[in-house]
Amino acid sequence: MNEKNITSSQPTDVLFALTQVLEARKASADSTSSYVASLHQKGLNKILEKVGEEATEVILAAKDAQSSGDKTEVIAEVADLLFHSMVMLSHLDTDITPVLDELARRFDVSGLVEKASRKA
Ligand SMILES: N=c1c2ncn([C@@H]3O[C@H](COP(=O)(O)OP(=O)(O)OP(=O)(O)O)[C@@H](O)[C@H]3O)c2ncn1[C@@H]1O[C@H](COP(=O)(O)O)[C@@H](O)[C@H]1O
Repeated sequence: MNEKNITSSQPTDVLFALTQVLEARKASADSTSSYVASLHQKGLNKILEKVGEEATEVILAAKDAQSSGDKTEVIAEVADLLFHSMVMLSHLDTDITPVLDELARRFDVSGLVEKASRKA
């Protein structure tokens, strides 16, 4: 792969499929059978509470992974964080596509160079 040619940001298959499911669930009123619909019904504050909880769980699981060498839990927690972040984006009427666009825009620009350009 030519790293310099990364310009498009189509979500991977699973992110694309999940984005579509999340969009469909937002329109669904059935919060008894859908966890995502229940989050939308509870509102942004509940979704943000979950994002915060999952971020904390990622930190704890990463520390455990470092000491035990077992990365199973940290992988599951990062998936939970990404999932709840995607629900948050959906609640705000957007999705992960512009996030991937932003990563593509930043691709191959050193973080240190970018930081220096902000100070100029
Ligand atoms: N990827 C996920 C996914 N990842 C995590 N979760 C749920 O997120 C919740 C995380 O909860 P916690 O670990 O905090 O545990 P909890 O104690 O149950 O949570 P709370 O009671 O505090 O809300 C669990 O209920 C998980 O099942 C997910 N729920 C749904 N999806 C996807 O979303 C789709 C739609 O889901 P539904 O809307 O439920 O049909 C599914 O088909 C999946 O593809």
